[in-house]
Amino acid sequence: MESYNNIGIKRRLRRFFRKDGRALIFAMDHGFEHGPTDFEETWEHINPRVIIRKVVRAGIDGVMMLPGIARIAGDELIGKEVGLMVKLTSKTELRPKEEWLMQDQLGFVEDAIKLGADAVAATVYWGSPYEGAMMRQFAEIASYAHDLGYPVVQFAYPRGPYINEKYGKKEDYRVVMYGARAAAEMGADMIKTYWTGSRETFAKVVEAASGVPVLLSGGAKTSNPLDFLNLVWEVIEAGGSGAVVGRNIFQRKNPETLIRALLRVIHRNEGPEEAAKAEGLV
Ligand SMILES: O=P(O)(O)OC[C@H]1O[C@](O)(COP(=O)(O)O)[C@@H](O)[C@@H]1O
Repeated sequence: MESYNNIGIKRRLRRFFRKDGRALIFAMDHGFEHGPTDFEETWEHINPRVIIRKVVRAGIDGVMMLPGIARIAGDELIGKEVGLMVKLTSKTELRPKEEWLMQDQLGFVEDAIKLGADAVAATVYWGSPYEGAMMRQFAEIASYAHDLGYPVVQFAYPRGPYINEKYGKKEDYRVVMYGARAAAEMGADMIKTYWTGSRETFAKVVEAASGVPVLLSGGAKTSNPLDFLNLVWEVIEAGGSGAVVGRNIFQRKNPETLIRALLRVIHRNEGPEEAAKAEGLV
């Protein structure tokens, strides 16, 4: 027989992933991680209720936020089939730049549970001089959450001086693959990481994660929404399990059409152009 906590982890993961094993998750930790200026062009979305209502209406599979926003607006998810992921680490861009390579813990697994979370998340900057501290933080969060039947998501983001020196950029597939593998080796149940620039290389990242679902970290808003649909389509074709998307959603005034098109690409295997046409994006 399986242990109680394994069943809990599986049930909760299914609140994000549909039967096809894929998910589109909305990320909204930017007010903390980048600062409120990220919302300046679509300022109405600084109010979490406004943007959460939009993404839920469009059919998003999950939402990721920090504990305080879950407290302010998490009730928007009550009665909806939308997974809630509470992220427990972050950093502000107000701290000295040398310390941007560290994420600190800002909440606890218990807080996430009280908020009704279906999963908890934490970042590890692989290759950072603070890598060890973030590994320890992740291990503590994961061990406790797993004991209680909660899945743990790792934002496996390689970045640091040696990476730049040896590989030139953090998106080099060997580096991204290394981070994804390290996340899998740490017991992550879901991995969020960067695009490596091609389907072939991203497929290697997925393989290195050995069955732990790998989701794209959205990145900066593309001026043409079709470019973003194309990117997510490449991720799916590479065997990726979906995407965790922030700016490409909340920095658009009417993100619902793009979300619906993304859901077509992710869950219905539609090509980007077909999906865009169906939703009136082009
Ligand atoms: O789709 P986006 O806007 O990149 O958001 C995805 C995630 O990446 C982050 O923006 C962090 O990424 P960066 O540090 O590369 O900006 C998070 O704040 C967010 O959860």
